[in-house]
Amino acid sequence: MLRLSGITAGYGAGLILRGVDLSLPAGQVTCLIGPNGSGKSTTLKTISGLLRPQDGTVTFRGEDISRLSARERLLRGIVHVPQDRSLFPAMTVRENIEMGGFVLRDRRLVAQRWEEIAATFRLVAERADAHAGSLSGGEQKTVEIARTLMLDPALILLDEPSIGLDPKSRTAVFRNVAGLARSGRTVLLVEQNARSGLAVSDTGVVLEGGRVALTGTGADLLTDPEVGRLYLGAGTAVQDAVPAASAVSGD
Ligand SMILES: Nc1ncnc2c1ncn2[C@@H]1O[C@H](COP(=O)(O)OP(=O)(O)OP(=O)(O)O)[C@@H](O)[C@H]1O
Repeated sequence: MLRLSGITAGYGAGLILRGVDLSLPAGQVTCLIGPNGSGKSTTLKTISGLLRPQDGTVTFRGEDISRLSARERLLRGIVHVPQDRSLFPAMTVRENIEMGGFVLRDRRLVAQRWEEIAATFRLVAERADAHAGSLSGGEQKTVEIARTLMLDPALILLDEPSIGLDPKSRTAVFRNVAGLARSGRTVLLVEQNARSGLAVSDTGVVLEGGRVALTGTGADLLTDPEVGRLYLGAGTAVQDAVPAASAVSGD
């Protein structure tokens, strides 16, 4: 689905990514963990086109997209949900969701996708006319995730979706992540709550110093003593999360 090969990137003279190689299998959730400043968010930016790599290639469905703009990548189905809250607080939930389709020219398609999203996310249907700013942090994150579906994305990049949320909201967010994969999307998740992130992921990737240090199944990384010592100590309890999308069958 997506492959990063030898990605070198940074801000100005400062190099952050130092040759990142990463493959995302279609329809799976991959969780990127690692210390603060290791380049997790920077990796997402090189995929969505917010940052151009100095070297290396980003290949999406067999096409080299390294030189494409963020808008061109959006149109190919790559959607990025940043860490910071990104809803327009004075607009309604429905208006915010519809804004997710701003690159679409077809108003009928926007209306049809709105109906599909409202049918999938009960919160969106129930709070359609509420101002986004009146929702809790967890509810806003759910709306942000729901909004990605306006572009029927193939690849969804989620930057720390559970940060700052209470345990119940975190569980809801991770359930939504699993739901995205069940509906056929590919998800790359960056998570400080590494336990919960890995528990919901098919694959885990550890980024250290701008390079991939370790890759394994989410379950393997959860039980790796070294990963446990370095990254899982202060995480959220596993039972807060839901099982990896591929382990959830038939519902
Ligand atoms: N716009 C920017 N301009 C300059 N430096 C930046 C910018 N964004 C990030 N950095 C720096 O790049 C480094 C990597 O940041 P990045 O956000 O990718 O790390 P991260 O692994 O996501 O860490 P965190 O968990 O703290 O978010 C950090 O040292 C950060 O200060």
